[in-house]
Amino acid sequence: MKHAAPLIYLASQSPRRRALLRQLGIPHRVLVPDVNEAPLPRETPEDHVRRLARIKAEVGAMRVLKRRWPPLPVLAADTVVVLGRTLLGKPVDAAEAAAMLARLSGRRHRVLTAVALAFQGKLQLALSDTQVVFRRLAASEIEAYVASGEPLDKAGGYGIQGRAAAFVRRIEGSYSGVMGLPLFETAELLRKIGIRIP
Ligand SMILES: Cc1cn([C@H]2C[C@H](O)[C@@H](COP(=O)(O)OP(=O)(O)OP(=O)(O)O)O2)c(=O)[nH]c1=O
Repeated sequence: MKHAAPLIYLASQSPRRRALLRQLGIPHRVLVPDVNEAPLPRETPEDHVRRLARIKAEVGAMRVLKRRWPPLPVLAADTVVVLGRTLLGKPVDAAEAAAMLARLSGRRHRVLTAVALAFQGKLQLALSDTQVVFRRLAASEIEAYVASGEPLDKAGGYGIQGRAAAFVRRIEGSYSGVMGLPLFETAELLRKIGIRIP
């Protein structure tokens, strides 16, 4: 059906999350939450993504309530790249993107994505944890990739769904989780509140 009534809200500005939710065929409406994404001191990467996914879903649910929109469930997510003990979020500029890619070159990192679903005053959370191995990248490759503009709005400065696919030797875990919305975990959360993949 082309204009099916929305079943949920997706609280996200990320075009990747919208595309991934479309892949599941769940009709949805988008809300854009405005949330401060700075890590707290001594917060683990797992706690960090869980906290942000939760806040995005809760801020979305508050908005729905305030505006008296139909009270549908609100889905949100947060993604970070973890290299050793360092969290890599979205680079602020091209120089930071290049520095991130130089650190990822020839190494293994993790991509953590937490998904949160707020409905009827309750919140459910799931965590996706994926290992990604990059081949070694030449400085000229990093430069060309950064010049493509692709790294700028993405955690760790790369998009596995884009040209950076050519850097990825191996992944173990969830491809959709690396892209920003782990679809297995998302479907499980939705199923628990009675929404099934059509
Ligand atoms: C590692 C990786 C991240 N990303 C993206 C997904 C997310 O959009 C972004 C991580 O930033 P987030 O802060 O998780 O999300 P966002 O600010 O883009 O969107 P919102 O908070 O409104 O939902 O990185 C990819 O698209 N591909 C990848 O391979």
